[in-house]
Amino acid sequence: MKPDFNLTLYLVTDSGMVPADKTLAQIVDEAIQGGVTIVQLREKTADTGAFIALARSLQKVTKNYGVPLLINDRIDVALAIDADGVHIGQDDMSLVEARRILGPNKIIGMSVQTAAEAEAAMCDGADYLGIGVCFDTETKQISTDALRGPAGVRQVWEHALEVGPVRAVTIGGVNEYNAVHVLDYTRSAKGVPLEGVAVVSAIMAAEDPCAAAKVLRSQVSFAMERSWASKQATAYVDRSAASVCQAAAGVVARVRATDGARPLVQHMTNAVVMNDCANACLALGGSPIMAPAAEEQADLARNVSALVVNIGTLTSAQIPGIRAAMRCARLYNTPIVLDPVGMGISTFRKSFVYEILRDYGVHVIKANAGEVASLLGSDEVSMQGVDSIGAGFSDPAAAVSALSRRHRCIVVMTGRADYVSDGTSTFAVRNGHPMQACISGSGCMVGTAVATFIQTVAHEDPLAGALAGLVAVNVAAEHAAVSADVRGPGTFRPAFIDEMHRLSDDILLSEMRVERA
Ligand SMILES: Cc1ncc(COP(=O)(O)OP(=O)(O)O)c(N)n1
Ligand SMILES: Cc1nc(C(=O)O)sc1CCOP(=O)(O)O
Repeated sequence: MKPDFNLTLYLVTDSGMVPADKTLAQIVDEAIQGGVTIVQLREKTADTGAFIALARSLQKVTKNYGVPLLINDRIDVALAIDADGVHIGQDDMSLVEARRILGPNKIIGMSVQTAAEAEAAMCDGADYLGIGVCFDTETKQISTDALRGPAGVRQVWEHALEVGPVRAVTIGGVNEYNAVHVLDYTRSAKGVPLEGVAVVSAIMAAEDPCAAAKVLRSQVSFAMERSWASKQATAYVDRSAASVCQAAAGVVARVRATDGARPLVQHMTNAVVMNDCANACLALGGSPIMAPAAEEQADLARNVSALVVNIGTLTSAQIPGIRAAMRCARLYNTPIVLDPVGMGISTFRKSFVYEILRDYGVHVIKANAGEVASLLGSDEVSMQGVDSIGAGFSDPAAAVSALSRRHRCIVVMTGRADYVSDGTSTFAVRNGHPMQACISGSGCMVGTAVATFIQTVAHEDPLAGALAGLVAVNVAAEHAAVSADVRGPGTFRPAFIDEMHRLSDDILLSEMRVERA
């Protein structure tokens, strides 16, 4: 009988990464203790005799734990040690031939990069697919054409699911920082996840392979059971406006009732709005921090409740800091709110936004219509500088919903009416005041507010968290605009902060104007 196998955390070995004071078998032993569920021995230069000897030494370990051992490419080595199976690539012996030699009781996995390759491997009887190359990797020479990113992996996976029952992992540059993003992002439209991730260097090159495997295993479990994408896939209920408003008010009550434990909101933001965002965050009940240096992100990340990435005054010098902050946020599953300010105005901004969405993903995109158009690759909305101009989308609800589904995140689109979507439920929000458009940074303050409120519910009900932030700012603006001391934009700005400070969940609940879109 073919052995049972579990693809949750798949270790592909590389003896070139073994330090002088250890053996490959010791590393595999530690990695299995940390949570590795299946092992592949991959030796690119070993002679046949040495390969077989190494395979035997690993087999002693894997058998001890009941973990399957597969051999990369070499059917002869697999036969020699009676391994549990093989993993073969597109340029290796054909799957049909390998099956004929190994028989029905051995596991055969196959590497695929395209939907057609996946379909062919399934028709030829592959037991699982290794879909790659997800991200660039230093472990193996990869041509840039082969890089798929999570979006490309999802396409291959969705096609495979349409063909029939299939099991798969993804491989290439996957590590503890991006595993949750990769598994969330690659879920099919119906929410079906890959079964796990395959890694080489994330474990083989780690100082402590057991600890590295533990973190990775816990990240995979998070993506399977606790991330919002996992909950949306298993228990999604289409929402009424009343229920989402109630939930948003509850979020505000929770943050405002904190007994000193204010959410720490890390801002990688622009120079124009930094002070306003810090004050808005404080007024709403958060605790702002603006720490841009790459060097301090690892120290900070453990205590950060939410991260805002705002590219309003992006420079090359800021990029390492933003990348470090996003990487660390991902390790702690801290929600990330992206404000892609003016991304359509230059290739520099656009490329950076596409890159961070590919490499880290975000929990919320907060954008104006021009930025949403740019993200969707649509020319329906024009920009003047960082502002959206013209009438906007003919169907704004469809636009935000499409963007949300593409990036598996909440989308908040600001404008004359605002829209919030989780890809299934979309709401139009009619709160706010024209005076908001007369001061700089009012959109950026929405990003701050979303981050301040979302942290309590980021993995349970991010739609409510995002709505809470949006409406809090808009209702505060309505109050400020009619306040007796306000004579124009200059006096509106401080009144706006005052009103954010005075907000309560009751006020919000009674004044929210939210409807299904
Ligand atoms: C799980 C998994 N997926 C893909 C590969 C790559 O295999 P292949 O295409 O045969 O390339 P090499 O590993 O031989 O360089 C893999 N090994 N494991
Ligand atoms: C062996 C291998 N195969 C790949 C494929 O996509 O087919 S990527 C890869 C190397 C993966 O190494 P790391 O986890 O260190 O990035």
